[in-house]
Formats: sequence, C-alpha cells, structure tokens
Amino acid sequence: MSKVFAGPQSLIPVSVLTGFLGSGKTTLLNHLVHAPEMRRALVVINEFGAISLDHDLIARSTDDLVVEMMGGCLCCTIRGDLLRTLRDAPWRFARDGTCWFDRVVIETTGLADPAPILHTLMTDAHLATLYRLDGVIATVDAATGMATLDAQEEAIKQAAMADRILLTKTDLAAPEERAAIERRLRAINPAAPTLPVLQGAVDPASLFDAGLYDPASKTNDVRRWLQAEAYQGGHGHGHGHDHGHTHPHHHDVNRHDDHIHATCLTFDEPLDADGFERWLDILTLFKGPDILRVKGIVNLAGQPKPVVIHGVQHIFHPPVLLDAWPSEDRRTRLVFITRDISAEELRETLMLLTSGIQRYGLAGFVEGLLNEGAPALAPNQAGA
Ligand SMILES: Nc1nc2c(ncn2[C@@H]2O[C@H](COP(=O)(O)OP(=O)(O)OP(=O)(O)O)[C@@H](O)[C@H]2O)c(=O)[nH]1
Repeated sequence: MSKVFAGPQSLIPVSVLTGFLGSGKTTLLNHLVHAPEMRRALVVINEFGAISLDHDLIARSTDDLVVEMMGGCLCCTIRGDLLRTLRDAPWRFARDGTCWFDRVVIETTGLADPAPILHTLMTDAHLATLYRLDGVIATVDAATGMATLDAQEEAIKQAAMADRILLTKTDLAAPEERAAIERRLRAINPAAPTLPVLQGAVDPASLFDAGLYDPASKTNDVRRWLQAEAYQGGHGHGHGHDHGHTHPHHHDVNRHDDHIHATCLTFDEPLDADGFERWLDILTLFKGPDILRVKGIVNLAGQPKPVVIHGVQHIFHPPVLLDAWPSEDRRTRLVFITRDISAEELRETLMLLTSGIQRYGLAGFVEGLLNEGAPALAPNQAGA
C-alpha cells in the first residue's frame, strides 16, 4: 500500500480490445481508426496464427496511424512481446525527439484471457511511467454470444473484466435473443454499459476515458469509474450492505456464469489499514484466479484521504491516494466480480481480519487463531 501512483495527466491511455473469435473486433477497429480520437494512435494487433493480408488496418498504417503486429498468443508471450513493444514504442515512433502517439489500442486474439495483458500494464514499473490503463472493451456477438458464453470460460472472463461491452451483429439476432444476452451480460458485469454496434460503427467517445483518470475534468473521477450504484439494482435492497447480482437457477447447472458473483460491499466505519491490506493479500493468495475484477474506494482508519484500489485476479494496480473524498459519502465501497466467492464470504473474512487485528494486534490475533482457532474470532463476535 505504500506506492502511490501519481501524474496521470501525462500518461498515455491504453485501451484493451478483447472479445471472442469472430465477435467483431477487427470490424470495430477498422471503423474506429477513421475517428479523430485515433489520429495519433498506436494500434497493437495480436493475432493467433497468420495475420490476414487483407486486414484493412495494414493499409491504414500510414503517417497518421501506426499498426504494430505481434504474432503468437498474447497471453502466453505477454512478458516478452507486449512489454517490449510498449517500452520501445515511444522512441521507435518518436518525432522531433518526442513520443508521437497519444493513445494505444491493443487488440487481443479472440482466445486470449485478458488478465495477463492487464497485469503487464498494471505492474511493470517502466510501463507505469509511460502509460495508464484506460479501459477494457469487450465485443460480444449478439447472435452467437449465448452459445459462446455457455462453452467458453474465457468469454465470460472477457465480459467480466470489461469496462464497456459492445454487442455486435445485432442485425443477426432476434429481439428476444438480444434481450436475453443483454440480461446475461448485465448479470455478469452490471457496471459495464452494453452498447449495440452494427458493422463496427461506434462512437469513440463511448469507448474511451473509461479509467479512473478523466481527461475532461483532469481529475480522478471515482464515481464514474466505480459505478457502485449499478450493483444495487439487484437483490438485497435496503437492509444489509451487500448489493449484487446472483444468477437465477438454470436447468443447465454447469453454466460458467452461474458461478459468477457481481457484488458491491459497503462499510460505514473506517477499516483497519493493516487488516485490510492483509485481507487483500490473503484473498489474492488463495483465491486470486477467482477474483475477476475488484475496484474500490476505501476509508482507512487514521487516513483522512480515500484510497482507490483496482485489481484483476491476484494483481493489484498500485493504490491511488486521492486528495479528497469525491463526495460527502465517506463509506468504503468495494465492487467485486468473482467466481464462486459470495458477498458473505468476502464481508465475513474482511471483518474477521480487520476487527481481529484492530482488537488484538496482528501478533495477538494470530496467536488467538493458533490457540483457539477461528471460531473464537467468528465474524459476529468480532464486531461485524
Ligand atoms: N451481419 C453482421 N456481420 C458483422 C458485424 N460485425 C462484424 N461482422 C462480421 O463478422 C465477421 C467477424 O468479424 P471480425 O471483425 O473479423 O471479428 P474478430 O473479432 O476480429 O475476429 P477474430 O480476429 O477471428 O477474433 C466478419 O465477417 C464481419 O464482417 C455486424 O454488425 N453485422
């Protein structure tokens, strides 16, 4: 928690375009590259296997737009190729001694799990001085998306990790088919707007600036980014503090997204900083693969400023210490999209650690656990 990320205004925004095979990523990019927002963009394309020679974008690789091709599977060669490409790009594409491009879009292969790409962007110290993750855009085919989500767990991950979901090929889907997939996507990822797209035609303004930093206001815009209210339309209104979407029971019980929980946890009282940090460590250590996305604004005891956290699986972006609370609302709000981890489990384990460490100190808490076992510090006894 000690590293604090600073200076987002000078960093180049990176958008990650993901989506299953044939779901319309290239069609979208071919449309997008004509937009003024892409005038000085670096587009990094990763295709598994041979790159189609009639890829329109190759023809568009001109003075104005640079298209970098990377072979191989991005999620397997991530530590090498993408890192090198992004590290070298500012000087490779420099003009008059300065970095020429002002935006990066990475198109991933349809088979890719987007997590390693996000991890690279979030953790490499050198990249962190050049780039900021602007957002994840996922294309989902309105006609075949249901079957893809049923069969391919990667497709669920892509939707769960997205900041924007683009529902493509809406011309090929019957209205009820489209409504069903929209419902399903909202349940997987309630905060990501689902935007219909025909033949790639999309307004770039609806795709970009999805990150914490808002170039329009030149500040970190937590409310727009966190979208905590989106999780509150589901179940559990009014009473507890956990709001989220659970999935209605389906006959095909093995559907991957029956395991997905989208939840917002809210805490009225400041949290013990040590307990919170240790809880995140333990959670990511043991449950990392099942944490698809976490975002949050956290009120830590003794820290007057809010801390913003952002993680994908076991990797967290360095926390951001904001100058001030964005509103009067000083509650901790954590939004989670997880696989097989319920809101209750998240809340109870967090309360156990923060209350236990606050009350007994770390050494006393651990000693208590060793001597008496966890029941002695059960959540309802630990002040939850
Ligand atoms: N009918 C219809 N077809 C579309 C639409 N968008 C894309 N397509 C078609 O869908 C096919 C796949 O689109 P691509 O853009 O190549 O998809 P992709 O996600 O880049 O595919 P991969 O590179 O294989 O992962 C192409 O034949 C497109 O012309 C749409 O809105 N409507």
